[in-house]
Amino acid sequence: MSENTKSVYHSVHPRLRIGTRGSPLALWQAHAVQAALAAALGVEKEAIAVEVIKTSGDQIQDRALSEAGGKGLFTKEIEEALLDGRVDLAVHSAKDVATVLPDGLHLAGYLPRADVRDALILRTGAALADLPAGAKVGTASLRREAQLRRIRPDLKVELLRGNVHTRLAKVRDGEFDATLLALAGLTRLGMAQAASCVLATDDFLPAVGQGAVAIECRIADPDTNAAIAAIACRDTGIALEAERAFLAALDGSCRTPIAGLATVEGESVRLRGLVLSPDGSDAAEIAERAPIADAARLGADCGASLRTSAPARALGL
Ligand SMILES: NCc1[nH]cc(CCC(=O)O)c1CC(=O)O
Repeated sequence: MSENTKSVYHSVHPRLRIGTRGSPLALWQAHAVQAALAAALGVEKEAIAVEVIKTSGDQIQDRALSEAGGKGLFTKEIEEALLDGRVDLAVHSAKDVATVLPDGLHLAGYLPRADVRDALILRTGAALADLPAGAKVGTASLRREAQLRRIRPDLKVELLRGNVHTRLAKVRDGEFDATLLALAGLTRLGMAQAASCVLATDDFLPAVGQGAVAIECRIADPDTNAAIAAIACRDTGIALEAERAFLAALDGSCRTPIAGLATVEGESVRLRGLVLSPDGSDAAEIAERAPIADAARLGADCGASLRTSAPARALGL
């Protein structure tokens, strides 16, 4: 893009500011959005600021997030900064974004989705089958715990929180025999080689939004919305519309083991959803397809349908 266009951008467009958490994963994602926006707008990266905002979720390390107040913990302070006009866009792991956003904010787009699968990290061995009975697996995710106990009721699952480095260290040092992490997160941190194996989505369904980077902004901010539209991945947006409507219909608080994955295949979108009892002994699954224009309705219908299932009723959904 010419020098002329750049100066036009600077004169008509206020400098965009991205709000993000300060974890290495969050920073990687914010910088990916910064680079994509800079390329699309034809400006230097430095023309788009990255502002680190500390969230309540960053301060809680000793409890499962489901006990501490849920997903909103990682986004609350960043959303306040958006609403106050201190930042113009916020970058999140889509998985960590609550289904209901504060008034005036929306998810305006997503980067192209990375690998959605969960990775298994073993101290020794190469596959889930290599874990002996009674092996201790660490996770803070009710979804991973329930699915793991469903396939391997003989394992011990215990709380393991903290960032990716901490969790890997606890497996390496023998405090846990294994842990599960999103492959996308490991890859973004340059640590995909820590994965002993990757779990197929047929056996182990990811969290709604896993692998996707969501960009949130004020609804009433046409410039920022236009900038995000220029980098947004259409298929990821359609898949996330279906998945988030599914979660919303089940009111996926993080106390409920819920998994869901939508994929766009040509002009249709396919959604698979799963609700489990916490110990994995009971589960209800659904798989449906709809035209891409009906992605949100597909999600809502699948969620409503699973709501009547036994595990959902047991969880009071
Ligand atoms: N809940 C934390 C979180 N949020 C997003 C990711 C990974 C990246 C992604 O799924 O996009 C992770 C870590 C993990 O679950 O392993």
